Amino acid sequence: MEKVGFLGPKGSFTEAAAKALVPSNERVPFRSIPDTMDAVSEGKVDHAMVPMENAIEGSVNITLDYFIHHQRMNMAAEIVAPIEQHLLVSNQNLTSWDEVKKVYSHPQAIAQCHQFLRKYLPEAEISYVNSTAAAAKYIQENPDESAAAIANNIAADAYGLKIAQRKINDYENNRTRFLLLTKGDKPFSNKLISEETTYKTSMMISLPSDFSGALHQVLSAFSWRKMNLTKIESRPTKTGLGNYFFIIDVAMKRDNVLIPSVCEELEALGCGVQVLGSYPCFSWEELQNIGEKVVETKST
Ligand SMILES: O=C(O)C(=O)C[C@]1(C(=O)O)C=C[C@@H](O)C=C1
Repeated sequence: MEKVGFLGPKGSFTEAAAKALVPSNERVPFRSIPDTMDAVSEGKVDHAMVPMENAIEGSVNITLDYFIHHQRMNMAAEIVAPIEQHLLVSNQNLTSWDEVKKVYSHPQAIAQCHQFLRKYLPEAEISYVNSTAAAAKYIQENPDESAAAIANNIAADAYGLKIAQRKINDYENNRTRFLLLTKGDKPFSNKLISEETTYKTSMMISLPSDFSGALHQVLSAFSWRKMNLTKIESRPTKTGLGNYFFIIDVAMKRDNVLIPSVCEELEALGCGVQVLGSYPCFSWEELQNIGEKVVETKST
């Protein structure tokens, strides 16, 4: 059985994403996102499921930076999942949830609920932990502490906690984009892929030097080919202030014409270009539907 690593412990959003995309894989928890990625290169697991980007908070920088600077792998598949954050407490704190002195969660989750915290728990101390599930586990282990966790309903069930307040994320359509990373170029192939499956190709581009119109030239190489970009992100190269590279996601599968020719044009401009991966993209909702269809077909 193949193994997929995720940011644990059990009950994290990343585990839910792994379960939806590769349900037949054995799920192995790790303490951090870098540990999860290292586990792939060390051969402890076959894949790593990692969060890449959130609708409210933007990129998950630790994932992107660790991927670029320390652990390059194949981007094998994407899943976009809805994220509902709840305020979880032990039984003891249920009626007095608005008086808790401390709120534990992952920095991304805290950031998604800033307005809620400012409004209802302005005095509470924020304590950042490794994951939302780690926060829920902590509350289970310390039920008498005047504290709450921000985590999902799976964690509430897993750690026997009460949902004091539901859907506390500040904006409605909260979603996180997760990537399944693998070693080597083996394409993601399973029965989820159909004619309608859309693909993305992620590229890393560095500019030759800081001259006027450099980024404009890069973008026009994509634009005149009518290549649709779904994301452009700049991250520091970590070599000095003002030095950046760009991650560009193109809404297409790696082909033999457009992708090679855009790379050639960019290289001719003096840019560094690397294709990081080309992968099928799924939404949580479509995977649930496919799951149901598979069950239906089996039972008839
Ligand atoms: O803490 C978790 O449960 C995670 O899986 C991590 C993570 C993230 O880093 O973005 C995943 C999804 C949510 O956006 C919040 C937290």
